[in-house]
Amino acid sequence: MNNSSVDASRFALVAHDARKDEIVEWVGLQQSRLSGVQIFSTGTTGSRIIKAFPELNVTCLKSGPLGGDQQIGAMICEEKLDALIFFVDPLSPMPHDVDVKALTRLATVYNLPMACSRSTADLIVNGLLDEDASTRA
Ligand SMILES: O=C(CO)COP(=O)(O)O
Repeated sequence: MNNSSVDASRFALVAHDARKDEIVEWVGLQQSRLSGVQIFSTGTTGSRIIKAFPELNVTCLKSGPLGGDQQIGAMICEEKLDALIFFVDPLSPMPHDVDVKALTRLATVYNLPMACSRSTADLIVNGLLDEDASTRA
């Protein structure tokens, strides 16, 4: 994995509906640092980010309930991601809850930096900027 700088990183950005405004706002706050990052998003989250920040490098996958979470999980297994920023809605039942659990489980299995909140997302961005901060293989 290439964790040497945030410019070379590949981030997955995902948010449930209740938190999509929040992830778009967070991307806005981190926009300059994310400008060199290759971003992969589930369909609706990615569309929202592209609409707000067309200059960012965003690849849209399937929508989460239609398999987007599993596509991101496959990227984690193949070590094609450096971080997962996943703003989960902990207050609503999800029809694809098994996919959500599988995704966060794989991030843990592969020791992938994962953030489910703004504060930890900031820490990941800050940590990946610091070459010496990474302890991943
Ligand atoms: O459901 C999601 C993650 O579990 C997000 O999917 P969308 O970005 O397509 O809404």
